[in-house]
Amino acid sequence: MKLVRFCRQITQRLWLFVLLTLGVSVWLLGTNTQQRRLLGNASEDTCRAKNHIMFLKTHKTAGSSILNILHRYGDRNSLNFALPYERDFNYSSYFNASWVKGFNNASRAPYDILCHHMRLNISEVGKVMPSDSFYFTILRDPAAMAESAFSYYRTYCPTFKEAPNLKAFIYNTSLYYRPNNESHHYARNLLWFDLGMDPDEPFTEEMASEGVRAVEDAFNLVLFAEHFDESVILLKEELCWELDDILTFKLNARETPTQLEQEDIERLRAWNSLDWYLYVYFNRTFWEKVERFGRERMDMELRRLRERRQQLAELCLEGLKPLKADEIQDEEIKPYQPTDEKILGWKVRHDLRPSTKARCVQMITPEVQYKYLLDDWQFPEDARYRAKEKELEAKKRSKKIRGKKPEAAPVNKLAVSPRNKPDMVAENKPEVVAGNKPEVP
Ligand SMILES: Nc1ncnc2c1ncn2[C@@H]1O[C@H](COP(=O)(O)OS(=O)(=O)O)[C@@H](OP(=O)(O)O)[C@H]1O
Repeated sequence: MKLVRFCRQITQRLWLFVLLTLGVSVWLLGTNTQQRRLLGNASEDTCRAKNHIMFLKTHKTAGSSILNILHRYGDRNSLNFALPYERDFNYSSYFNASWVKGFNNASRAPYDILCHHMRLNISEVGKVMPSDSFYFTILRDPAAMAESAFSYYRTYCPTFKEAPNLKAFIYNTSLYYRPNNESHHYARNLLWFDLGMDPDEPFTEEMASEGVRAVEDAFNLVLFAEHFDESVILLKEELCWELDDILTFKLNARETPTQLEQEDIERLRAWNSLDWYLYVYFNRTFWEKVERFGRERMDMELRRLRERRQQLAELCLEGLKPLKADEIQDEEIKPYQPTDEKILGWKVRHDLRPSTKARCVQMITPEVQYKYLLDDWQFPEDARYRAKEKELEAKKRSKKIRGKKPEAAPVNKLAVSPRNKPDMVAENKPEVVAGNKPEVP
């Protein structure tokens, strides 16, 4: 009997010990996860966010939406952008390191992000960016690109200008295209050109696959405009970023794209055969990457991304559809308008709290305006100079309309202070500490 009682006591104590151990482990695990969550990396146990990034912004490929992601991320994390003096790096000349603002300043901080339009010259890029940088770019079906480029660059590109319309160009490309014409690169193998290669070289399988190898060597990841959501999910995975980092609304879309017929598509792909070769190759490797990522996981991530985008759209935007250019008067958020095309844009709701508004305005600020804001913060001297110039221009304008009552500050305007970053950046800092979770009412 004594032995039985003794055994029972031992078993009870053992159970108590096991339960206690389990309880403590669960509590410790919970605390740990919570702490990691507060630091914003609950799901990223094994990776560190990458902050050295080179994005080759190809033309008419959804690059402006990607740029918005990079601008916001760099802005929120106070990263140093390698900026051009103007809007781009003297495109369409080959990129040169000395065209980056501050490059020759020996005491400058290292650059973190290089992302504005350039024609790639990989060795010059290597002089600017840290050796551990992540390189990526984006492609689009050359037929869709050509349709977009035709209307967007019509005024600047004689090849397009001379053609009475897109159909005429498609059915008689060699009549209008002259390789030595100014801006001819917009009209043929534009991807190939942006990637630093010769768009007029006659197509051979060997040469095309050499080009593919060069791109593969240079870039860690190649995205696709047609698969934008899958692309940014792969990007998030590679960069070890958070969902909100890669969320964006569609930027720089045209009001009236032309619907292409199948025959037009085939012809444009054949005309841009080098780009099409690139597209087909990297499209295959892209889906292989998706397979490795996991289809189910991708579907789950897509759902999360779309839900969150919808949530942010409802929170931020005045209307869930992009607005026509004429509906946006505020120059700070109006997308650049080429001569022959209208570009859609967005407005934020006017009933938002300041910190929410700041965050929302970030998401709709077009590339050009955001680039100049970043420039102002990194180079306050230039900002003061630009502010004076603006003031002078405004004075000139006001002379013409003297007597008119000044308008109230537009709700979408970003206030730029010459010494500090604008409010929208300062207001976002606590959100970064809390793991980049924007406030949702
Ligand atoms: N998220 C997303 N998904 C799919 N497509 C998108 C996205 N964002 C922008 N776009 C389309 O990309 C075209 C503009 O490309 P870019 O911004 O690279 O143009 S530019 O070279 O900077 O002018 C432009 O195409 P077109 O409207 O055919 O011209 C945009 O509609």
